[in-house]
Amino acid sequence: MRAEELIEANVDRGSWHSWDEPIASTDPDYVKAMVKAGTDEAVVTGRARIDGHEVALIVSEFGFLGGSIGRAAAARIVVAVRRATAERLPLIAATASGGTRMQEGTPAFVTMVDISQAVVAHKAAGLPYLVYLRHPTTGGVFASWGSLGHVTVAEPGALIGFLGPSVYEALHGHAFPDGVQVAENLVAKGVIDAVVKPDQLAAVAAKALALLAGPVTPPARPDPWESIQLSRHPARPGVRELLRIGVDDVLPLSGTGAGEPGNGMLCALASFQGMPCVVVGQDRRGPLGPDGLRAARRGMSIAQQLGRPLVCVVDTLGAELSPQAEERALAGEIARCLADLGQLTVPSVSVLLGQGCGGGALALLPSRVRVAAEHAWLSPLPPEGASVILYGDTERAAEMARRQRIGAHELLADGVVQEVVPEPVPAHEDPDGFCRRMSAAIVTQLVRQL
Ligand SMILES: CC(C)(COP(=O)(O)OP(=O)(O)OC[C@H]1O[C@@H](n2cnc3c(N)ncnc32)[C@H](O)[C@@H]1OP(=O)(O)O)[C@@H](O)C(=O)NCCC(=O)NCCSC(=O)CC(=O)O
Repeated sequence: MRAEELIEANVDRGSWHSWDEPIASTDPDYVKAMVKAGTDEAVVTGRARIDGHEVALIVSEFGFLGGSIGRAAAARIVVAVRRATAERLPLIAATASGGTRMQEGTPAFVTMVDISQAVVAHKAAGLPYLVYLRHPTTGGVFASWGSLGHVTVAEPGALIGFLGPSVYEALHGHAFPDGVQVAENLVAKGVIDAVVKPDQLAAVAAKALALLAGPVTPPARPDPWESIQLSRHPARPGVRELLRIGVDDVLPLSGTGAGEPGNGMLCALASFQGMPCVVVGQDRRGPLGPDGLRAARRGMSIAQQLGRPLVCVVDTLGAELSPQAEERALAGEIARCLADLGQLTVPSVSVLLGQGCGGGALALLPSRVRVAAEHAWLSPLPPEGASVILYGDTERAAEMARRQRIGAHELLADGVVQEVVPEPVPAHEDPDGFCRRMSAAIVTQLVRQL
């Protein structure tokens, strides 16, 4: 591919602007080379856009005396590099060369130093330098501006090497081994980063530029009110899904073992990535009654007696508010959960999976370590309730959600949880990925306590 074709195939349409001052040589060899190559030197330079990124480009033209670097070519490269630096443009070099131009000898050879220094200054200014080594790239080009990239990729199958193989053979009397000076081998050996087809260069360059030169901004934090809506999505995975997707083995237990169903609480023996644990988890699909909390205390007791790590899953829109719940000691059970959990000596982790509302949620919080899903929240009352208490109606629920520091990132900042498990998409859109990430976080936190 000629320089012009490579540029054409990769820059945004109509965005190429040459920076080259014309070179007028009367030397017959050069005139012949110009006619043959269709360029006036072995490199062309200029500015363009690649997938919207403004860049400077230096592209070798192998058709011109084998892309070799004489003084004029070197001067053109140095001017382009310095201009890219001055204009704060990322620089992309696409090489293809036999190295130093033999016709010009040492005065051309020493220009490697100037080119290298210009590139080094460009990089020192905090600007990216990407290199595309095309077939063939050898000698002083490979050993200077061809090897200084932050990221260096090469054309598939390209001959990339220091001394050209025919030169080596002529000088040493035997052939240089096959398969060494080949792009793919150099990738495998860690000399260059990847092999990229010429028509894929723009895509790879754009990706590299976005990662190397894009703004460094922290990921956006979710609005707590938005998290509340997401945590209430009917398809959001709960403890049932965690026990289905996030564990390798599970043996469910039923209720308190003393004649109560354990409403709103699932208890199970489960293995997380080979680690046997006791799980007590609020099932947000049912009301959380005092017997549910007693069932959780049964799980805590098993964990403590047998030295099993304990996983407590918080996901409730609040404990049951009913005469029966009052009469069966709901408040006392919350207090006893807090007391029991706080006294365990086995490794324990509380997982805020979604909704974390009121005393029912608090009952399973005091594990040694707490992690929260990104859209989980913890608050004394639903934000609608907080709005009613302060303003007499539910109108200001969103404002209360934001003010009360209930979201996962606020909980992390305030030391209530020690880890936030990201939700790149809301959990209900990727329940499998969500449960696996949560399971991995659980294991990591428990292992740290062993
Ligand atoms: C790059 C190559 C593998 C490409 O081989 P190909 O078979 O594809 O092409 P080819 O040999 O016919 O070359 C194409 C044309 O480019 C010319 N050509 C190639 N390299 C040249 C150079 N360095 N100076 C001037 N002209 C050069 C060839 O003479 C030929 O001209 P025409 O078409 O007129 O016949 C080979 O040309 C080669 O081995 N070149 C030398 C590589 C090398 O060892 N460089 C070190 C130089 S010293 C240096 O750079 C400094 C340092 O090492 O530090």
